[in-house]
Amino acid sequence: MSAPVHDSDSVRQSEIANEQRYVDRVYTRLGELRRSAAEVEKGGYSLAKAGTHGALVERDAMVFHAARRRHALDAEYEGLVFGRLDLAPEARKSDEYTSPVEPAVPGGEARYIGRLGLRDEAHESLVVDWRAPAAAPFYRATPTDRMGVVRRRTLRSSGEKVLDVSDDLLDPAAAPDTMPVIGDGALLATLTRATGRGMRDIVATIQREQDDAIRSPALGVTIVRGGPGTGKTAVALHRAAYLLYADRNRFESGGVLVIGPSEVFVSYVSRVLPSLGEETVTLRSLGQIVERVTATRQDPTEVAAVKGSLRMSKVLARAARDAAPGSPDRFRVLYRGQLLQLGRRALDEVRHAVLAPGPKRNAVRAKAAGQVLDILWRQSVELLPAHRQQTREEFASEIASSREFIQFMNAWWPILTPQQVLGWLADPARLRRYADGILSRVEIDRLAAAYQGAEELTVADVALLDELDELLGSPAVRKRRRRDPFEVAEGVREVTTYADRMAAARAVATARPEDYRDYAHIVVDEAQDVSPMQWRMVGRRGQYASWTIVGDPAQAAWADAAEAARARDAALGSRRRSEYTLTTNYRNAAEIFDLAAAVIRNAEPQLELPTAVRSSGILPVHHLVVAPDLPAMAREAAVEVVGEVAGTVGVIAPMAMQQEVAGWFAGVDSDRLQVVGSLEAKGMEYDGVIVVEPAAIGAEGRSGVRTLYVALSRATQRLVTVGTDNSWLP
Ligand SMILES: Nc1ncnc2c1ncn2[C@@H]1O[C@H](COP(=O)(O)OP(=O)(O)OP(=O)(O)O)[C@@H](O)[C@H]1O
Repeated sequence: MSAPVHDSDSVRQSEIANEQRYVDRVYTRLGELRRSAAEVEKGGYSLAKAGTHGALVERDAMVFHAARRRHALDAEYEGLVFGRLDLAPEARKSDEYTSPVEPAVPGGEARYIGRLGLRDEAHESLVVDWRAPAAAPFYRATPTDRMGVVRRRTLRSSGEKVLDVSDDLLDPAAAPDTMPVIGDGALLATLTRATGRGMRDIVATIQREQDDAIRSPALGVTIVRGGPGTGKTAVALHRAAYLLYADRNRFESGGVLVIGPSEVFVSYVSRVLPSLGEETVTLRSLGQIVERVTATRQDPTEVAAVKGSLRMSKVLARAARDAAPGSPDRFRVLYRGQLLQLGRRALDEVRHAVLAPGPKRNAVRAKAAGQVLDILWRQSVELLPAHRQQTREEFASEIASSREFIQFMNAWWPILTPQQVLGWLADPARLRRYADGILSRVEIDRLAAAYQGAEELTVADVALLDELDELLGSPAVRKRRRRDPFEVAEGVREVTTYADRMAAARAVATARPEDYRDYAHIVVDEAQDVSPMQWRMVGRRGQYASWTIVGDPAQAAWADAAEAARARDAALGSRRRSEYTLTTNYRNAAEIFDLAAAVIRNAEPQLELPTAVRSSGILPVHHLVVAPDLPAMAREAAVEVVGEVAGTVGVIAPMAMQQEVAGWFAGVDSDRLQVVGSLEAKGMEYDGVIVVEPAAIGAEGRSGVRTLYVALSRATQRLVTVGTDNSWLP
């Protein structure tokens, strides 16, 4: 027995109208709740008139919570309600989630799912937050494990207007004859929509294997693997939102840090969490993890491989113990007519002795000074008759305050910044000393050359700065007073405008001390590309954290997988691991993924690759040209693709040609076009992609073929390659 499917246009329109009525009711309620939050804030003000300290504290708490609630209600909820479950009578929960709408299944329940939970005046559930357990069947129910769901409906809206509905009938036997079933699933419809500048949330169409990973318990380490386009990034971001919902106290106060590979990527995904109503998550690229440093430039792969290697921690440890450039090679002082002095050997011995146990160099400056003074004092005792000698303390206080000694200490043991010490690596003689026996000759030359020509920091340098910060210790800084969010002027505690209230509510939720390191949860996306040195940097921010690690080893630009795994394991410690694998590629048309898959299979036949769900009937196009024709052909191809697709178009160039290729497109007028280097293409998605010189990308370092695999798997609809060499074609 199966329920009839009433998929005629009039039935569809009448179902859309029904849902619109419900959605209108939800927005009306949202308006009421906003107004009442505003009244609570006003109520907070009147408490101030009571004037007592207790009343003021209570007022602040009240204003804060009301402002925050209002902020949540005010987020721009595109498609606030996106799902409806029609449940069989036996699945009906106690009264907790009774919704006020007539069930489509007699005796059952209609349950609406949305971006936030709302109740009506009678406290009945109008909308269930997508993260609540009661919403789980929306994502998890299948025809074989229905979880009481008879029909699952997805609503597509624009603002407050319902545009369409799309149903999955999971239990035809339980569906009454009168139950309309519209369309054939929302997923495919969603996947064919144009790609915009920013990534979309997938909250309305999360698939079951993704939901498993999103709702995985917050303990230990959740590892999510999957090939290109399987939704790993989407899962990582929705998981951050889920954790905040599941344990807001813990994760909002401790903080959730989401790390992505590049700035381009971070800006691409930055809208997803706000669209889910979460604004307190800290989103950073690997070049922005260290406070007050932002690096976006990538090193050539061979240089990045050296900078990222664990061996650099030994090289830097040696650097951090070395004498500063221009450091004096002796200290002499005339004391009571006697010359007291330390030569270079003695000074080096003191430096080694003080630094050998491994303290932070900047923190033991006083200790080093003390040891120098000890030696000088002993000399004074030997050289002077007893009646002219002083005690150690008297001697030290006299010499230590002398101008010569202060000048000597400033030159011999200056407070060093990580940037200064990193700069020492540009001196080949120093670098050879630090790297002797650790790096190869070729690596040393490569590194020295990279630092000699360097004008700005690269992404890989940031992890080295963090390592040096650990070795040097930061000089003591005066702690900035944490600003009271309700203080609008010195000593005046008031919340004046709406904007102030919002800013204050957000500030309270997100304020962290500078160089905050105690995150409650860290999400690492594109984890396969985190170098060993970067794992050390990231690990320092999450000593007490639980983790979500998302990646695809087959896309790794990192050549030494074993070294990266060691560093990762050291960062994660013995925390319990739970692993999830995603198997469906939602991004690429099958014709595009087939090519990418053939390329990687040639190199690594044992890999398990995902299956692409959608076919477009359009095969990738390859242009083989002679070098002088490359720019014109690439431009022509890009202009054509811009005309063919509605969304964004990416031009992916070999890292070494990135600037040059960007120049070719200087005159092309389209805000839908973006030129990126092969490594920047990580995690990105475009409707159309032009890969320039694929053979050169495939030859980028030892992992070039994996980088090419990434480049070939960025397009949803059109893939064109333009190159002077087609030997890469499978
Ligand atoms: N359940 C879903 N419903 C709708 N769209 C989805 C779903 N899962 C993934 N997508 C879409 O598929 C595309 C790929 O997702 P995402 O970028 O998260 O994949 P990824 O695994 O991180 O890819 P890569 O490893 O190639 O960077 C995105 O456009 C995403 O919105």
